[in-house]
Amino acid sequence: MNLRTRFLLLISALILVGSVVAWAVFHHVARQIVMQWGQRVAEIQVRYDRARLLQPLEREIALARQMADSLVLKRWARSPEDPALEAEAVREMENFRRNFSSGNYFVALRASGAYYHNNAEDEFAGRQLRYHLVPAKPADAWFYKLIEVGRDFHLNVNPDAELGVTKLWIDVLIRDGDQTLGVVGTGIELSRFVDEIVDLHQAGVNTLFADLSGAIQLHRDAKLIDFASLVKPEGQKSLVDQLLDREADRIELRETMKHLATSGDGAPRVLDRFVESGGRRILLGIAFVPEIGWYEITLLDLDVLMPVAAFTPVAVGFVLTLLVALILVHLLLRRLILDPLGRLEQAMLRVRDGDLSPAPLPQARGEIGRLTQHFGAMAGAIRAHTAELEAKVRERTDALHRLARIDPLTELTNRRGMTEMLEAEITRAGRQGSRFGLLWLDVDHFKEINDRRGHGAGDEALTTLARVLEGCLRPYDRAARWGGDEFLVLLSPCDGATLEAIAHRVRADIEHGSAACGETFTVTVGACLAEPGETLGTVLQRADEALYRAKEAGRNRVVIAPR
Ligand SMILES: Nc1nc2c(ncn2[C@@H]2O[C@H](COP(=O)(O)OP(=O)(O)OP(=O)(O)O)[C@@H](O)[C@H]2O)c(=O)[nH]1
Repeated sequence: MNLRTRFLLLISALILVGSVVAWAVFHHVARQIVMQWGQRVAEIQVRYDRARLLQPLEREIALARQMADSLVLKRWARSPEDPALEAEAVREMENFRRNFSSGNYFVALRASGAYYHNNAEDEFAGRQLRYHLVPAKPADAWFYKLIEVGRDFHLNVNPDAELGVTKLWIDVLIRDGDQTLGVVGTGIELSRFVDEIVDLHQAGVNTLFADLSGAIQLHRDAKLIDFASLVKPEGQKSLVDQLLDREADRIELRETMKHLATSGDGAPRVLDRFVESGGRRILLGIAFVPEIGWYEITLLDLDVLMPVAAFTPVAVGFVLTLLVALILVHLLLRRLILDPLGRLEQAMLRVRDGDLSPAPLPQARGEIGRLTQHFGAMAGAIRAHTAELEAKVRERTDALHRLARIDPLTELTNRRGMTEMLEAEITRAGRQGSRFGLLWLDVDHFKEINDRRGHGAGDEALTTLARVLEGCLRPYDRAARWGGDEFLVLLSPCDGATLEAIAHRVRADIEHGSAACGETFTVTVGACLAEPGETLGTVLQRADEALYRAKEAGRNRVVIAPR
């Protein structure tokens, strides 16, 4: 696997791992942020809902308490049969009615069971006594239960069958020392209250109120409201527990409720915890409202309020940035390392394959740049060294070529060299229509020199002959040792007269020059003038025949071959 592929795989792996890690970190951080944010929101929401509930109720409760403390009402409650006291009490009731924001009131007397009521429309003017409560009647059980429980103040969500309305009733006991004379209060229409306080029309937020027993008092889903909790036996109530999926959450909620209700000193406390509700993980915020003896509970579905998906653009942005950064790193690696290395490798392969011509080398800096420089220098050295070797080989080849055509003894051209020269001359003569002359020399009685004075003296005689030949020839004539004591001389250009003149001069010069070796000897010369178109064989044959005839004629002479 080459470096480029490995880098590509490495970068891909980095992108993959980086993205997965980034996504995991993002998800964890986003979840933490949402959870912390949710806890703050839950606390704020609980305080806000608590304040919104109390704000309209507090005034009504205070008025109801005032009404319960009214001396007029108390006096009448002690003697309900007195018409004058009743008339005065009804006037007092009507005064309170005008002050209640709901515009209605009720007064129920313990002694007579008389129930007085008038509404905002003043519908029951003059007939405020609506009916009489009966202990055995389930619809009236609330009244007797209130007296039995004996709490000064109570909030009761209860449908009033006689009046045909469901209201949030503010019930306050009329006390006379230890005695309870009756109950007064006002009813706030539940649907309006639920709309204003509980039904926030905000997805993911669910607000509800529950009484001390955990019975749901206010909820946007009316089916969940536990109407007339006061008179309901345990086990039939609509409790907050039903909102939670797990038993552990229910137990914990109950403990929290108990804790909040008993530690009611100081600023109202808000506790929150995550619970399972409707198969979802919900943040539950809870506070106790001591003023009314209820719990305010807010359920926040954080996945709806602030879905982690809302952070997706951040994650996508991060992953894209990572991707772009890695691609840039890859491009930079390619530009700075991979591409220069690739070009360097190409240059190396050319050198390996014997192509020593200068190859374009990558422009690079740093380590790759130095590597390239060193390779360039190395390639240059190889190129120079190879050129030097090639020159030497050429030189040696030329020398060998020369040596192969030189007679080692006389240092004249040997038979092979002369043959090549003759062939070239024949070609030239044929091409140009020119003539050339050929002399064939043979030392007379050479064998005798060898025999008489030894082989070394014979060699010396041959060497002397060669030097004489070189001295007496024209610069452009060529002499060669043909073999043994025989020599050839190529005369070019040449004509008959020149041939004859040089042949005689050669013979004479050798005769005179031979003495230099301590032995005077002569040569016989056969000469011929080669015509254009003649072959090497016929030229040699004619010269040889001329030599033969000259030998026959007595040696030490020149015979010119006839044309
Ligand atoms: N010293 C010496 N002798 C050589 C060399 N090459 C050939 N010879 C001798 O040269 C002699 C040539 O003899 P021939 O040409 O046959 O006879 P010749 O004695 O010259 O007689 P003619 O040519 O008939 O006058 C032989 O005895 C060879 O041994 C050489 O390189 N050195």
